[in-house]
Amino acid sequence: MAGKAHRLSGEEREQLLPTLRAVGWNEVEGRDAIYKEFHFKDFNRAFGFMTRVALQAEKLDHHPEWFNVYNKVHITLSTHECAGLSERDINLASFIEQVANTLS
Ligand SMILES: C[C@H](O)[C@H](O)[C@H]1CNC2=NC(N)=NC(=O)C2=N1
Repeated sequence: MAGKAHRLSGEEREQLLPTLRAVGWNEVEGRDAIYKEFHFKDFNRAFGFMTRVALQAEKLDHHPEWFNVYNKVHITLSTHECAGLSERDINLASFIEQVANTLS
């Protein structure tokens, strides 16, 4: 990934977070991260979603923290390198939304 990640400034957050909040991403309490729960029709859909996200995460060298049971996938995004939210998390969240919208 090109360049060092920086934690989003207040101004950047005001600009970037509302779109994600509107589709169900919330800020995690006590940690600079965002979180969303996804529900699919069945495990096949959930795992198909995870596979597509995993391949993109590997490409971006930016990986989600996630939990799956059957048709549920819970995702937390944060950038370890800067110990908080960076533009990488926003980009990955947008990609995740695109994938979820084609599968749910
Ligand atoms: C060495 C490797 O490039 C780094 O550890 C990458 C991998 N995936 C990552 N994923 C996330 N979410 N944050 C990071 O800071 C990060 N860093």
